Amino acid sequence: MSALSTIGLSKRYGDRRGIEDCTVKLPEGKVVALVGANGAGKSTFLALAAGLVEPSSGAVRVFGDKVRGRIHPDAAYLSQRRPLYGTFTVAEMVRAAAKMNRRWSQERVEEALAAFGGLDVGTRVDSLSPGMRSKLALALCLGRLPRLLMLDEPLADLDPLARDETIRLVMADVADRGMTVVISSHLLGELREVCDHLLLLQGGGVELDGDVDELLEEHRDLVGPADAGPPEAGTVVHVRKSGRQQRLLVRDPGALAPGWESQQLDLESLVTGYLRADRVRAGA
Ligand SMILES: Nc1ncnc2c1ncn2[C@@H]1O[C@H](COP(=O)(O)OP(=O)(O)OP(=O)(O)O)[C@@H](O)[C@H]1O
Repeated sequence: MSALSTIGLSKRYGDRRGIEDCTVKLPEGKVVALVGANGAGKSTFLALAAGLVEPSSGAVRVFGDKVRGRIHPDAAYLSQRRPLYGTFTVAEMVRAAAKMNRRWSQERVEEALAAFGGLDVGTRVDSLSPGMRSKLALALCLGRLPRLLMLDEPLADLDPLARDETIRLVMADVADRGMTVVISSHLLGELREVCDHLLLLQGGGVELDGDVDELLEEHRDLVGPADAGPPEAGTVVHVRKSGRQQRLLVRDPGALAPGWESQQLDLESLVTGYLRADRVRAGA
C-alpha cells in the first residue's frame, strides 16, 4: 500500500496556483525528499496531505484513507510555522501534546529532547529561538509514533549538529518502526544520504517522482564540444554552454557520439539541472 497518494490534486488560492493536477504514489517505509524552487508548491502539498487545507479538486489518501479536513491518526506533520503555545513552558507544552494525542510515547519525546540537548523544560516557548522551537516541535511529532511523518523544512533553522541529530532521530524511527517520511528541504546534501525517493515539484506540478538511485542512473551529464548537435537518443533537460564546451543534462542518453563524455550526477546536481531548466522555460 502507498503511504501517501494523490489523484489530480490541485489547490488554487484565488487566481494563484498552489499545486496543480498532482498524481503521486509515495511508497511506504521510505524517506521521500520533497524538493522544488521557492513557490513550487511543497508546503501546499504537505498542508493538503495533513488535511489542513481543502483541495480545489482531486483527492489525497493516507494509508488508503481519504484525508478530509483533519490529519490522519497515523500521521504527524511539522509545519513551517511550528505551531506551539507561546505562553507555555516546554514541559507544559509536552504535557498538553500528550493529552491531545491518544497514541503517545513520553519516552520517545524525552529521548528526542535529550538527544538535542540544551532545551530547558522550564523555558517559556515564546522565548525559544527558532531552532529550539523546531527541535521541540519535532520531538512532539515523534511522540505521536506516526507511521507517516511529514516535515516541512525541518532543517532550515538548525545548526549543523542539530541537523545531523534530527536526521538520526527520524532515521531511527524509519529503521525501528518502518515509518514513512516525507521531508521538504532545500538542503540536498543532507538529504542524499538518507532519502530513497525523490518528488520534485515545479510550478505546482510533478516534474520527477521516483526512486533516487533509479533517477540518478537514468540521468547523465554529457560534456562535449559547443558546436556538436544534441544526442540522438534521450531527452535533453538542460543545456549549458561555456567557451568551446557544452554540458547537457540528459535523461536516458543511450550510446554516445564521438567527442562526448558521460558523467554521473549526484542528487544536488540532478535537482539543480531541473531547476535551471525550469527557470529558462519561465524566462522564455
Ligand atoms: N495562503 C496562501 N494564499 C495565497 N497564495 C498562497 C498561499 N499559500 C501558498 N500560496 C501560493 O502558492 C504557491 C506555492 O506556495 P508554497 O508555499 O506551497 O511553495 P513552497 O514550494 O513551499 O515554497 P518555499 O520553498 O518558498 O517554502 C506560491 O505561488 C504561493 O504564493
